[in-house]
Amino acid sequence: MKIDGTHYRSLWWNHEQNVLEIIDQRWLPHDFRVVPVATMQDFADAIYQMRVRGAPLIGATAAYGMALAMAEDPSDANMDAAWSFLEKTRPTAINLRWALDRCRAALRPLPQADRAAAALTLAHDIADEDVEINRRIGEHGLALIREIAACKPEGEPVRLLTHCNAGWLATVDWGTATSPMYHAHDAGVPLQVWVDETRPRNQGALTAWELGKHGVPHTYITDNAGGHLMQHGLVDMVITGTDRTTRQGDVCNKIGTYLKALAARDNGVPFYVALPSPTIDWTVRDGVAEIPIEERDAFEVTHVQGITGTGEIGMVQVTPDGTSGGNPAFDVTPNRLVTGLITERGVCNASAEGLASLFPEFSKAAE
Ligand SMILES: CSC[C@H]1O[C@H](OP(=O)(O)O)[C@H](O)[C@@H]1O
Repeated sequence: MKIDGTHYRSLWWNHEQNVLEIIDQRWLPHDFRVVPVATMQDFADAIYQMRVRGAPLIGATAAYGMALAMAEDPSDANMDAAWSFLEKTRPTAINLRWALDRCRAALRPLPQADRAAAALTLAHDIADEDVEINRRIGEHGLALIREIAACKPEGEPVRLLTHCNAGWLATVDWGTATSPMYHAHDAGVPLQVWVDETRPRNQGALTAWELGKHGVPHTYITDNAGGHLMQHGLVDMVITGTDRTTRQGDVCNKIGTYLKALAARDNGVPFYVALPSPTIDWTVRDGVAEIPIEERDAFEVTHVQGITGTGEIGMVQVTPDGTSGGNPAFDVTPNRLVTGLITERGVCNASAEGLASLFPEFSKAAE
């Protein structure tokens, strides 16, 4: 999307330097830093340290990591080593394994001499496909937003609430949950977006930064304010992203999503999830029982990052010395709390039947 009039993706291939470049999201929204990802350790660090983050972007990054591995050593052994090295960086977003599996399946049958070029081409394809998938999610989500707008007085904004950052920064472009917002804004549909801060890493600040750069009206709120806003009729729709959705429509997303879904159900607010098909894990049904939830460093909870009084980006400790922290990074919203799934092929119910109706080829293959 655009930053001060200039179009960016969240990652791109520098053809002169022959290296992947990323926006290092650890320093946003206060500092915009572009860095190369030149070694396998750089790729692992970029994913684990959340220099790149968001399920689709993690997958695209991993594909470029496999391309580097094939350029260094195209052997089967190195392919498997790269798969394992990158796959272990973060356990929850299925896109990481999806991308690595897709790369390995495509590269294994090839002569070793052809693998490096093929791997880089596949990484480019995965990145480009993500952009198109998210653009289509935006179109289908726009239709839902227009339905709400049609029931409002002329000019009154549609009030959306979103959790975490499922924006263009979490994908290669457009975002998933934000794509319908950008499409609606660009189509002239008035919006007001409630942006959850999303403790502990405050990815809501990334969403606020994105929406601000695009001119979408938004308000940054605490994670605990959403239920109150819904009780007072100030939210027309909740729309979030997902890191892994099961074949029956259970949605794993940033910690706190489940609580928003409970509040939405209690207040009759539609709760939609923007779901690109690579984020569907056809091998699991019960998300609560089967999806591994990443436990991140307690430091992320006991400390918070921001701009200090001297204008530097710094961390401050918010807890007493010696207080331990718990940091489960995701939770699972059971399908019964999800109004619908907005995919690149259309909107469906959060159910096995709903997903099978849009993706019969994948559903059948997983049986
Ligand atoms: C479009 S997927 C975005 C998804 O990923 C985020 O997790 P993280 O920032 O830890 O990578 C969050 O769950 C978002 O909804």
